[in-house]
Amino acid sequence: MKELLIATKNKGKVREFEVLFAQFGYQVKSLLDLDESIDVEENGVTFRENAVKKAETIAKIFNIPTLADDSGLIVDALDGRPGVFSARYAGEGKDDNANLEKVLEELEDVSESKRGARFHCSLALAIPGEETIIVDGTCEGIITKEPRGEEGFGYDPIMYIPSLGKTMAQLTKQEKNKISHRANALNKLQERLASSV
Ligand SMILES: O=c1nc[nH]c2c1ncn2[C@H]1C[C@H](O)[C@@H](COP(=O)(O)OP(=O)(O)OP(=O)(O)O)O1
Ligand SMILES: [Mg+2]
Repeated sequence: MKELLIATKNKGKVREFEVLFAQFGYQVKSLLDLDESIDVEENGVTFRENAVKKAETIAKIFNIPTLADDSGLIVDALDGRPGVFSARYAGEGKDDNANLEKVLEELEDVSESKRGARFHCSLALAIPGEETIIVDGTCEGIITKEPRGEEGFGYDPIMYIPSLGKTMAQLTKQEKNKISHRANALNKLQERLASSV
């Protein structure tokens, strides 16, 4: 089976990429398998900048094709926050629950019609000696009043998908992978790779 390195230490992302890449015959490896001590500072002002930095830094270290994902939640009523700061919104601990509680608190007085939000995912594929490929994907939803569901990770329990009548955390991995920002970005990457051969 072909292998692809994903420049991430996020278990939730790894679980989703495992399923997404299985359909293309790839087994994914992550920094959790190779070297957990590697830390790339995410100091970019855009998702794209951070994704490129993670992919190119890790591709250089291991000299193999490397995919990186930089993603986050963009809330309309919060002027786009938490955005690129999503992972550390409630502090350096990267605590998913504290992060989503902070968003709920900030939206306490915001009515349902103004609770629109989207997940954004930028993917960067760095292949040693080649130009890095960058794509984006989004997924629209509405921020709930309280968390619902146990699946997924991050802000999934507060992201309600109107067309499915469920939060992202109430979807199975397979259901989430049909509509997610990550899946949409990966579809674009596949199109880009298909059109370049
Ligand atoms: O599908 C998702 N469902 C819910 N929440 C999500 C999703 N996708 C990203 N998110 C949130 C989690 C984290 O708060 C931030 C990503 O931050 P981001 O820096 O890209 O990832 P990370 O630091 O957890 O792992 P790493 O940089 O090693 O890939 O957005
Ligand atoms: Mg990160």
